[in-house]
Amino acid sequence: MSPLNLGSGLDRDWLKLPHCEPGNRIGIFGGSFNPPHSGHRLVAATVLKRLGLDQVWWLVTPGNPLKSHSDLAPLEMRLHMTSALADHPRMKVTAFETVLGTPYTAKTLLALRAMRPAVRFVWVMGADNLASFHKWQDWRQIVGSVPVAIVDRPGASLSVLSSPMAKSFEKYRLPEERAARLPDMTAPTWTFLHTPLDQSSSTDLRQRQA
Ligand SMILES: Nc1ncnc2c1ncn2[C@@H]1O[C@H](COP(=O)(O)OP(=O)(O)OP(=O)(O)O)[C@@H](O)[C@H]1O
Ligand SMILES: O=C(O)c1ccc[n+]([C@@H]2O[C@H](COP(=O)([O-])O)[C@@H](O)[C@H]2O)c1
Repeated sequence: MSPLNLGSGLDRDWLKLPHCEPGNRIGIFGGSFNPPHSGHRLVAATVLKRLGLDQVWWLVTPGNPLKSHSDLAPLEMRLHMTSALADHPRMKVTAFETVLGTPYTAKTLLALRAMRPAVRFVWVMGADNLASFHKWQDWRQIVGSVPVAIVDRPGASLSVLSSPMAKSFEKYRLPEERAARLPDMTAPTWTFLHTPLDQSSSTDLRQRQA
């Protein structure tokens, strides 16, 4: 992947960090969004409300380093579709990882914290990613850098008990009843949010479109 392969039609706003104020509590919701769907919207709405966030940033990845990119829609197309779904005053869509030149979350969070040291960032992901989180680059560093919020997903509920991340960081788990405190806490800390489950998946949608 060429890190600066920005595409000629990319809206400049997507390449910037969204506006935020010192002290803001911001959820970083990374994803392929290929295409985005109601499950993503559920995750974003859940963390916005239950963590008491000021904003959720939908971080559209240039390409998940652990997934094949053979059926990955162009970044610009994913940004347009994601923006349509994330149509909410406190949800922003960004592709700034493309400008950073990395698809790796550990590097992204390091850069974000350096750029906005007075902002309280929280990493947000679905439970399927908790199950495979130990395969991510520098995954322990991620947990050590910002609080992590995990939203339940069909087929992945047991990851909260069985995943290497959950086991390694068991003593740092915050009960979900206290999730509103998560953004103000010092990492490592994480919580698992049970929600009504949404069966949607981008793979299913792509298969139906094919
Ligand atoms: N239905 C869902 N419920 C809860 N979390 C979800 C759901 N779908 C996706 N997520 C989470 O949203 C983030 C972005 O997911 P992604 O864009 O990979 O969608 P996906 O449906 O998992 O895609 P694919 O089927 O292509 O792997 C991930 O953290 C993922 O765990
Ligand atoms: O940093 C890594 O090694 C890493 C490995 C897998 C996934 N991620 C990130 O996790 C987020 C969710 O990815 P996805 O494909 O499940 O939507 C997205 O921001 C990816 O860049 C990051």
